[in-house]
Amino acid sequence: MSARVVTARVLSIAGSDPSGGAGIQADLKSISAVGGYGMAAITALTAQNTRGVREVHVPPASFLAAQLDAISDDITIDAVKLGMLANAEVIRTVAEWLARTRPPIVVLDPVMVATSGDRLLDADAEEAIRELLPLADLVTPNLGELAVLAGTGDGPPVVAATWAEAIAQAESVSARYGVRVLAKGGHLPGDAAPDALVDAGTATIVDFGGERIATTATHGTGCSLSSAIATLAAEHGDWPAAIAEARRWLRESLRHGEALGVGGGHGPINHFAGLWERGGTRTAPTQTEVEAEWWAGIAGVRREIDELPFIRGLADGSLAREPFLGYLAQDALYLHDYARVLAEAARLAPDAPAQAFWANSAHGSIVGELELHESWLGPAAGRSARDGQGEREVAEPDGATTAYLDHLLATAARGDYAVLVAALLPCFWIYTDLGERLAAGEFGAKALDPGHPYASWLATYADPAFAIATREAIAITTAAASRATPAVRERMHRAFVASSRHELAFFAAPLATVPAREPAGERTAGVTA
Ligand SMILES: Nc1ncnc2c1ncn2[C@@H]1O[C@H](COP(=O)(O)OP(=O)(O)OP(=O)(O)O)[C@@H](O)[C@H]1O
Ligand SMILES: Cc1ncc(CO)c(N)n1
Repeated sequence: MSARVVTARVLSIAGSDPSGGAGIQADLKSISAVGGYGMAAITALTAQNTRGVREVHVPPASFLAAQLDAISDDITIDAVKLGMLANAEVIRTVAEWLARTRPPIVVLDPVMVATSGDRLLDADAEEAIRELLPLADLVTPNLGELAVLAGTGDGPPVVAATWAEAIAQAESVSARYGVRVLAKGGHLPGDAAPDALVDAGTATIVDFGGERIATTATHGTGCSLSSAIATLAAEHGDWPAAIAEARRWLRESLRHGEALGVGGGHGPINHFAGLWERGGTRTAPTQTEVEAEWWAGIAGVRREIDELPFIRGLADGSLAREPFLGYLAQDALYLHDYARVLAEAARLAPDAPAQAFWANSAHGSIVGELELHESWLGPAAGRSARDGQGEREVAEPDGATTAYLDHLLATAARGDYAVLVAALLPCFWIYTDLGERLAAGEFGAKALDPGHPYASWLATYADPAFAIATREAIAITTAAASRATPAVRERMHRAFVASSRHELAFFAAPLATVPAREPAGERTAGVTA
């Protein structure tokens, strides 16, 4: 088998089933469902539904030849699946094209009769199909088709009554035509639905067992299976592996067929059931879209922060020293645990760059905590925060700090990396945004005055290095959100909004008239001016 490809370009040469369950419609769905790029050259049009075939129209074979040449003149074909070929002239046209273009993989589903029992191949063309066998790598007959191929032409075909008889017929077809045969047991009586890959060339038989699935939705199973095998063979480069994977997918799709509620006869399988269940059916937002939506989603919270007397007082320098230092004491307590939550994000990070980013941020947070103690909160408080030996009482976390940290610690404990980074993001993003707008004079010119009482504090949040870290945190989080399932993305968003609200409460706490937990005087205990 030839080189493996990532997305196999697979051509189905088959008939159309307007009801969508068999023929090229099933082929295109199957190829797509297992990860290939599907193409289809139509041999015949049928007027059929789940109950039966009403009419067949076969366009001139020359037009099929034109379709095939149009494709092969332009496109590299990794695999071909042959389905309904209608008549001997169509078979000859396809055989001539195959002999000329030599696609690397050819899977022949020798369609003769529909699930409903209607003929899809002229009786006199059954012999012509034999000409195609040596041009195929794999032929996938059901029991009736296997009997025709195993027959010698004298006397009617004898359909295998047991699985052992089917295998014997497959061996004789494989030996006679030099082709691998996948004998299919879909039409066997009983509880089993086995298939077997028979290769007389290597004298091997690979059995694929399986319980029969109780369902009426079996229209197009043969079309679907052969298309999936052609696609997966191009990707795997291995027949047994391709067949095993195709059957797993087919059986999953069979289980979900009836739920589609298509038609009153033998309904189709649900080709995408597994895909929809595992991946959802909605498009994923891009990182840019996530960023814009999440930022717009907290516009109200950000506006409230902007309006807080604490922020206004901070900007124009009118904020009293006591609530400012109270705020810093809470911030130091916050950074202490925030560093641990950042370290947890580093532990859970899926790759080295993200791991390094969060570990670095954890380090930055510890440094920030120590700096607060050393520059604003005084050496005594700093010492006591580190070793518990200080002469003064260290501040206790107030209600807002406790609530915010509880949210972050609980999110970290749940262990979902994507949700955790979403919870961590507002601390970066809201601060950077505020710092930049303060430094730009959006809250008044006083914030730019070197004589501002809290100038050095304001400078830390306008630091370009902090802005770069924030960009990175946004990039990591929005990439995770864009990749996540809708349910996880929703959880991420909730965690992000919750943290943003905690940011608001945290900024509001220092000037709150009714403190969340302790009297105002005690909130700043241990803080030295
Ligand atoms: N009820 C079932 N449960 C499990 N597997 C099934 C069932 N019916 C068919 N299959 C599987 O579906 C595939 C197609 O088998 P089948 O023998 O029905 O081919 P077919 O007659 O060519 O199909 P089609 O219905 O398209 O004409 C095989 O892998 C077979 O094992
Ligand atoms: C077009 C077409 N091809 C194949 C089958 C076999 O199921 C069918 N019913 N219709």
